[in-house]
Amino acid sequence: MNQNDLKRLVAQKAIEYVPLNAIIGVGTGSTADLFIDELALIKDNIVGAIASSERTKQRLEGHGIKVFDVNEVESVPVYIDGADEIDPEGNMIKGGGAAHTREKICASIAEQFICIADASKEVKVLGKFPLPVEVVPLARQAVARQLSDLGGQPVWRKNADGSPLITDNGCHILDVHGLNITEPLALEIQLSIIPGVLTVGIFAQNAADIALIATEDGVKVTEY
Ligand SMILES: O=C[C@H](O)[C@H](O)[C@H](O)COP(=O)(O)O
Repeated sequence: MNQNDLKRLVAQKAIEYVPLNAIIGVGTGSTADLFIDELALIKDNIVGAIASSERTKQRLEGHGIKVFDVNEVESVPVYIDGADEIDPEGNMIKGGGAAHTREKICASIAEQFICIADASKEVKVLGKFPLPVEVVPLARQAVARQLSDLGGQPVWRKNADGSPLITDNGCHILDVHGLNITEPLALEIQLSIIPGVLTVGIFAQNAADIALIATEDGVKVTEY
């Protein structure tokens, strides 16, 4: 199986975790896209969804799935999303698709975070994947200096044409290389209070409750 087959396998498995007649939270990325396509097949079983990005909103609506504004929803039973890295405790790095701010908001109102990923995303220690940090544009350099002082190498994320990537929230992304994240929650808190940081891509406070990991031998289920 190639990586895309594995992503599809885990997207199909995730359907088992979708409760009847509920509004569910839906993540962003290539794995989440495949999950949305599977969700479309059972869309009459749910009331609708909250979306973690404009991309996800468009894909859900394209399938005729009702999308609710997060302000209209007090909580959701499940939030189902991919990850860039996941460690043995269910802590994750997210934001490779620049969507981690809205993803963290959706996760924060979810009773359960269900992470769907292929086995390439499993790591012992987070940090090989550069940590995405969404910043207010005005504060980009000030935040970058603080990240460098902490031992990271921040790189301003650009589009293919060299223009700055602008997130759904009108902000910029710094991808921080060279971090060895042995204490994810402590670092998430430390970085989150830097003035100008909108959201750090460490998901420790909102870690996964369940991970569905696609392997050549099937989907491995881990509950944390
Ligand atoms: O901002 C994007 C998200 O955090 C994604 O969930 C993450 O990048 C994983 O995406 P993919 O399923 O495409 O590997």
